Amino acid sequence: MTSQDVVVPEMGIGAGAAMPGSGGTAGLFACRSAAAGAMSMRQTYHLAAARSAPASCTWLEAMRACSPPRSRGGAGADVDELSSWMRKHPSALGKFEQIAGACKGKKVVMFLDYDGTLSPIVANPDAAYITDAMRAAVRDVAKHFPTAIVSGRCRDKVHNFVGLSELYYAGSHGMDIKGPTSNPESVLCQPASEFLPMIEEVYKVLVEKTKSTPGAMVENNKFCLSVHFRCVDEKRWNFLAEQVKAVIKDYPMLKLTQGRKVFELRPSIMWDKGKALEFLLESLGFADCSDVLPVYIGDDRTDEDAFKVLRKRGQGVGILVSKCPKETSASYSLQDPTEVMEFLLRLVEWNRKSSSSPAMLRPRVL
Ligand SMILES: O=P(O)(O)OC[C@H]1O[C@H](O[C@H]2O[C@H](CO)[C@@H](O)[C@H](O)[C@H]2O)[C@H](O)[C@@H](O)[C@@H]1O
Repeated sequence: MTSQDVVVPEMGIGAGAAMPGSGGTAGLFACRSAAAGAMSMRQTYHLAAARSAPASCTWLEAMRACSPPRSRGGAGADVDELSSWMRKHPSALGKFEQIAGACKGKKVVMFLDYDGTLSPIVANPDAAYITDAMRAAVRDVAKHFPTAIVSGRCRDKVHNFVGLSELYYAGSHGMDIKGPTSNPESVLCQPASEFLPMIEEVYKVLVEKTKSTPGAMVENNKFCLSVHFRCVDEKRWNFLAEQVKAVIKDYPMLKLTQGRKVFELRPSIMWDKGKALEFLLESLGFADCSDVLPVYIGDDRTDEDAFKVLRKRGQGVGILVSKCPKETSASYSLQDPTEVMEFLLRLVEWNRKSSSSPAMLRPRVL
């Protein structure tokens, strides 16, 4: 599996690269404390059932596991688990020189997830703002490398949040792709357009069904829907899950997955963030290019599809944003959006300095 074009930690890919949904043993893991640095053991997080679409008896467990608690004392936390995970998925900041070395002479293409990667997770999805500093960092990155935002959100919404017209945007988990607005001829890909009427219908049904659950919120992401339960009392989670499952039963063309305290309903087509990454590379003229290096940064289970594509291509750098050990196909890790910003700024700075490198090529706008 390892190839010279895949940037892997010195330790190699290792057993931690198991795919979500592949089963595995539940474990109690230590988490990194943002305040105290990479190897501090302050929090614990049960990984039990934090996989893809669970069997009905594990729905509740999966809902509990889908987003780690913010802070929990963990004096007895399993330090070995965290150390072992960190060896397999080391900090992209700690291993920056290694990553920069791999970028040297390559055409870097940057792919960035939005929620939990560029903006911190907050209770209200409509208030998940990006900071001005992060926006400036992304703007800088896009001056050096073609840059795409790949999000579960509706494309227009994530574009409004990020506010940069020079980027590529892949909304609805990659099912709605558009290039920089400066170019009216720019790429456009909407492989699920025939599902629009169905999504609209299901949106209305879900709003009606969930209105009796305080805190539940249905978000229309155009080609997919999100049912948020972050603000729902845990005692009502099972009921909400049953309601969502009852709705989706009538729509076999849709599939149900789970993100961070959110149910995600989307068309059952062979399209995901990984396909979006491949589509964008092809649109940029890098389909069979041996000297392209896609860098993908994301925090959620849907980002795993993109990490897997990088591994399959034997090309690229996958970086998972997480404070806790998680099953992932990413090679490196960063703790939170603050570290993501630091990484982006360092990459820009490195590219400025190595001005003679082909990585300096200006983004090709389609
Ligand atoms: O692919 P992403 O850009 O990561 O989008 C995935 C989902 O992100 C949003 O929900 C998450 O972030 C919210 C704001 O921080 C948070 O309140 C929620 O609990 C998280 O699940 C977005 O609202 C969803 O529609 C996306 O599917």
